[in-house]
Amino acid sequence: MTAILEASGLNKTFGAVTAAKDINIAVARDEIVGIIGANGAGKTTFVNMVTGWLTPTSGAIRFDGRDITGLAPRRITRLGICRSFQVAQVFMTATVFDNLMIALGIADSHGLAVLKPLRLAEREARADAILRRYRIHEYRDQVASTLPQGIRKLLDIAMAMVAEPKILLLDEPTSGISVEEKFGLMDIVMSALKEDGVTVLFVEHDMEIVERYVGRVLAFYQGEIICDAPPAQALIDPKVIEFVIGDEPQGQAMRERAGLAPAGEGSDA
Ligand SMILES: Nc1ncnc2c1ncn2[C@@H]1O[C@H](COP(=O)(O)OP(=O)(O)OP(=O)(O)O)[C@@H](O)[C@H]1O
Repeated sequence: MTAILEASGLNKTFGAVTAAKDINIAVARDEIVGIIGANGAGKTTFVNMVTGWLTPTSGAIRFDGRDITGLAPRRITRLGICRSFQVAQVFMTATVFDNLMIALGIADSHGLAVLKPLRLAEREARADAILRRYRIHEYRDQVASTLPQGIRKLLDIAMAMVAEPKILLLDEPTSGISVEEKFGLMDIVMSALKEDGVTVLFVEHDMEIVERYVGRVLAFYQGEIICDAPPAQALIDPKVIEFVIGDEPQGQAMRERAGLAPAGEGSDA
């Protein structure tokens, strides 16, 4: 496997708290990886170290064969690792189209993956193409603050993609999205990212999303990876069920399926 992202012996401590403990992983190009774990398990710490927001206490991170440990976030973004946050980072008073134009302008001025500065007409054409790819073109002239949550999320991810990253890290892409909308949104996002050949790592608490969209699960517990396996295997792993899924909304169903609880034992509330 040619790894696009490798972490070796990664540790992070905050005083007495160990937020990452001896993390060793290699992610291949085009992989879709789901990062799961209860609150405080170390998911964000891991994402923050990969994106340069935190410097590991020890260990190394390699991206595309190059050591990126401790580089500044902007530098890492320029190399090709972008992220999108749980709360959409869009300009609320600007239209959808203008948000994309701003993101393209920033990418150009920072010399991100786009090789030469785009002329205005080219930039506009590119913004329209991205809006079509993420199926939000019909909202083109709508102000971001008036958008439904799911559309705002799509806009946010589309904006993260203007820099043409090789790796995209997403933080709970369906958080705050209705149950009816979540699969529709993920279908759009995942097919667009697949077309672009992007490697995706995303933090997710919704096990239905994990099961449906990821090829590999990294389960965190107390800063350690306790399971690294495809979802069919990871989601019936007793340790994952005990330390990760138990408290999640679909916990009871998952326990029953793994034979760890009798059917209809009760709700998870
Ligand atoms: N800046 C910090 N200073 C001190 N402790 C921190 C800091 N950031 C994280 N921690 C601690 O590190 C541990 C891991 O936190 P982290 O935010 O990575 O977990 P998480 O899995 O992302 O949780 P959540 O799902 O709630 O976002 C927790 O015990 C947390 O309190």
